[in-house]
Amino acid sequence: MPEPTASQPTWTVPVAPGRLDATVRVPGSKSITNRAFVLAALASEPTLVRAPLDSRDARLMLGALEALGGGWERRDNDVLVRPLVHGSAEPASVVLGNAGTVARFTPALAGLGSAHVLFDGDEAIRRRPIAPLLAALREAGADIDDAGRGAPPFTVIGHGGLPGGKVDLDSSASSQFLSALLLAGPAFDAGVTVRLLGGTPPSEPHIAMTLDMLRRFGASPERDGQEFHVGPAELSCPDFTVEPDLSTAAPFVVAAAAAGGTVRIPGWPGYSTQPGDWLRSLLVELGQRVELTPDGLTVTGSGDIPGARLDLHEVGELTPVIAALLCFADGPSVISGVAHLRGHETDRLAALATELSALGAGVTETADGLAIAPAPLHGGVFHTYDDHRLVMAGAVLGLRVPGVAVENPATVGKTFPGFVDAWGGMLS
Ligand SMILES: O=C(O)C1=C[C@@H](OP(=O)(O)O)[C@@H](O)[C@H](O)C1
Ligand SMILES: C=C(OP(=O)(O)O)C(=O)O
Repeated sequence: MPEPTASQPTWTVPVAPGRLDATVRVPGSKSITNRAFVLAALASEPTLVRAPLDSRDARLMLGALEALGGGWERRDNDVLVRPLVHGSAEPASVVLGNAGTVARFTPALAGLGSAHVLFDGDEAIRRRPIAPLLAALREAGADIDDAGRGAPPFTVIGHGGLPGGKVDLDSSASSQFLSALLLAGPAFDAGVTVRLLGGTPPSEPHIAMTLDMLRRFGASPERDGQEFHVGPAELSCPDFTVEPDLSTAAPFVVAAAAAGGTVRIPGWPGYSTQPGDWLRSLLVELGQRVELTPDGLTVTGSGDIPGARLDLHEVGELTPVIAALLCFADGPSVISGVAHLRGHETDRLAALATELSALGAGVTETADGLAIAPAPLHGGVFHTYDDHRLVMAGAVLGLRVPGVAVENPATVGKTFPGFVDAWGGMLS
């Protein structure tokens, strides 16, 4: 894990003024938005993507599609996405930032074209796992020059299409490898049949999200145990609406538990494949009151948090916020099943153990997670390592701890540029 970045602007998080009573509107789901953009680019006709997320990762995806021969235009709060046009042989570049979904989901699209496309981004994206996906894409017929790095920067040389067919894949480091192959599968000549090797992929809900969205765009994905198949298909979904991002809602609903009081999230869907939907059962397990109605989700917290033993293998992206909450628990906790978080925006296990402990908590890394021993907390700088969910974790800590200075709050722009304002609004 990189050393905490040099001193950058900080945001001193406001302490909760008392029990909360707030309604918070969160932006569209990053994962659903970027899947909708990719599927729309592969579709046979334009797609109006309603209420998509507008953030760094979403804009990076739109930029990637533009570089690959796609087009889009904003229409109020919606985005009209046009199908990729593969004719150009002009070299192109895709800017990855630190967006896992852009880095994993777009190289296959370059294989459908006829250009040399260079993929590169932030230093951090060069350290994140992608080699197993590149190997599977090569097995599907992609021509990829990575100079043996197994990481960005790499170039995909398009030859006007990809055969697809049977591929073996180890997706244990990231579910996005599997999602990437399945999302592009309908555009492969023979579709794709993926046989999973290695450990069970993390983030099962995101795989379900991929399958669900493929169906909504007209494909017919099949799963038989650890084997997945998507046949060639013409995709179409002229009108698609994105749900609010339930993982972005995590710090806000957790705030009701941490500070006591009530937080409402309008538009929380009655059914969702998003991992954030699991927060409802978690908060009930932690003794909070949770109500889901057609208007959305309402969480009413007591302010008391029990220690817990949680396997977060399926919902890893929630770990930073949940770890911060458990620092307020009245007993020790263990989070397990999340070794793969060492390949997220940063090494989240090392970052959380370092930063939570620096503010007084007893947090240590385990082989696959964290052991959390609550202790008296104090203020100080909470480094965020260019990771949006560490900004959110620091905000949760600040609810009860005066003087928590979250470093580089702007990094939350990956998924919620308005987060700091929304947080202040929740506390006002
Ligand atoms: O497919 C997706 O949209 C995502 C899948 C998950 O990745 P990992 O399986 O690498 O954790 C998740 O953590 C990430 O925030 C988004
Ligand atoms: C891991 C995450 O993002 P990504 O992999 O899409 O960069 C996240 O949002 O927590």
